[in-house]
Amino acid sequence: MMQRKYICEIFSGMGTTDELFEQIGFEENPLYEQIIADLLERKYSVIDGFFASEEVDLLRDSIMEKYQDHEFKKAAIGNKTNEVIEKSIRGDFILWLDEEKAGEAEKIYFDKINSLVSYLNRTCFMGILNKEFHYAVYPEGTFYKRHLDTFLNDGRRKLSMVCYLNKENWPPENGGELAIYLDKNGVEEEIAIYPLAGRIVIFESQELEHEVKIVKVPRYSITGWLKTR
Ligand SMILES: O=C(O)CCC(=O)C(=O)O
Ligand SMILES: [Fe+2]
Repeated sequence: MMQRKYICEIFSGMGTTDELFEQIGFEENPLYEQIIADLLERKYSVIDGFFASEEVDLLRDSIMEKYQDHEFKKAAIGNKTNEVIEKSIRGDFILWLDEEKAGEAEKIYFDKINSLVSYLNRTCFMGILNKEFHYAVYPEGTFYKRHLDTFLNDGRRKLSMVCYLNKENWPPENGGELAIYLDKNGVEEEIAIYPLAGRIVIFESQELEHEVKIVKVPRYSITGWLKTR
């Protein structure tokens, strides 16, 4: 990520990103630019309303239906191919998504994510060739202890991305906030991000430790990783 400015400068003969985009006939997307600027500045980005409420409703119907049909399994630690179940670390239930078999709701999800990924690849030369996503349900009383997403396994994960599918109203008493731990000149700072409907959080998988605090009301989301291979 840090190379963006330099690469743009090299390709455009010390010009700005704007000039480069103009030369290659590329349309700048302000929302995606905001995400990139946030990631460069502080390693995470929070975008409210990334998914519209009708889109969240469709995705929530889909996750609830699949959860009720017992398609979910207890989440493990590790990645898709290297799993260990450890209840004292995380208590959520997950269902991996298969883009090839996406239903109406999941198609909406993948369309938006693919558009963002292609923008990142074209403008930041990020080389994201692979993605993995799962639905997650945190029943009441569950949590995910502080961790790094590369934990035990996967150095190819570059960006972690979480999209929340809860109902509109999520008061702080519901708990379940995502805590992100930042290093501010050697002093730790904790940021609390509540899982509001349609909100997405993107952060650098290898850099930021984070945690899901204990939830008091079932919590619904899609978590995914953008990977280099
Ligand atoms: O649901 C969240 O807010 C974060 C989930 C998470 O950290 C993970 O699944 O690795
Ligand atoms: Fe995580």
